[in-house]
Amino acid sequence: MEDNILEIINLNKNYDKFKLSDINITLPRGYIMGFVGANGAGKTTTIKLIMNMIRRDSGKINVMGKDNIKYEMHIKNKTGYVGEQPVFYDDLTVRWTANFAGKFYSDWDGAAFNELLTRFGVDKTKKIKQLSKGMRMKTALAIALSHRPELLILDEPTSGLDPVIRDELLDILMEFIQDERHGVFFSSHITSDIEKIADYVTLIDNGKIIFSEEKDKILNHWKLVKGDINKLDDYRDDLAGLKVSKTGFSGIVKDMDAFKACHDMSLLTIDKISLDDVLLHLAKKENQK
Ligand SMILES: Nc1ncnc2c1ncn2[C@@H]1O[C@H](COP(=O)(O)OP(=O)(O)OP(=O)(O)O)[C@@H](O)[C@H]1O
Repeated sequence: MEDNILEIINLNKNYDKFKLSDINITLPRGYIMGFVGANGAGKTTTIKLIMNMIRRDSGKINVMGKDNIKYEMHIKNKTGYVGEQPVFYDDLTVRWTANFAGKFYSDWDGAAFNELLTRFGVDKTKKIKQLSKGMRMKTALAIALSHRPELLILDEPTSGLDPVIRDELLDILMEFIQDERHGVFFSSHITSDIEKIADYVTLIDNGKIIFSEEKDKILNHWKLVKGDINKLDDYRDDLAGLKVSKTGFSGIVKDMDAFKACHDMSLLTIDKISLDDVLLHLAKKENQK
């Protein structure tokens, strides 16, 4: 079995006013990747390309080691996908929806679906329109999980949900990943969700990948340094990300040993970094070029 459950290689897609440029992402089996970026950064476009819902201009996407266009049916059978707004028929029941969805998958497990619904507290006799947003998301996730996928691709699965339901969904993803052959790729704006469950974090900004790294490497090795604005020019070139105010600046240092070797540290303070710090500083640095 191939090691990488998802591999995106030099992927490009052009719209009139937006360009997804040279996207490269690798997710090994057994891990969860959080995909972050501002509104309009290109997350949904990337996910739709993986699911072959839109055509790429160039590049390659391998899912479970296979080309996502050539092996589309095989891949869809083994991938649980939940889009930004799960598409359901409002007037039909949860049970009908699941029966309908089940017809598309060779490995559909009706008993597993019923179990998941019970666990999630979703009443399958209810019509879709009678479900809250959280219940709809749970239904979509139950359907996605009930055809025994190896990979879950989720577009903002926790957005707009209350903290309790968000936490439940995150637990389900953690359980899913206990099987080392599985993988999860999910987009999100909620950095605390990513800090909680992701093994890898990929940041996209304006159609380009800014970084794709192990989360622990970022949180344990990258640092936030702060100093006086008058001294910024001494450090600017060696900061991976930057935020300035009238009096001071803060910046990201990826390799502190190398940074210390060529800078006077007595004028700086060094802090631990959070994922929010990383996102804010990297977006700022792009804006200030
Ligand atoms: N079919 C389309 N035709 C033209 N432009 C499009 C099309 N679909 C998306 N875009 C543009 O591509 C850009 C990226 O959109 P995308 O939905 O991928 O962003 P996103 O990162 O998912 O944002 P959000 O967090 O708001 O969901 C946007 O500028 C959007 O307007």
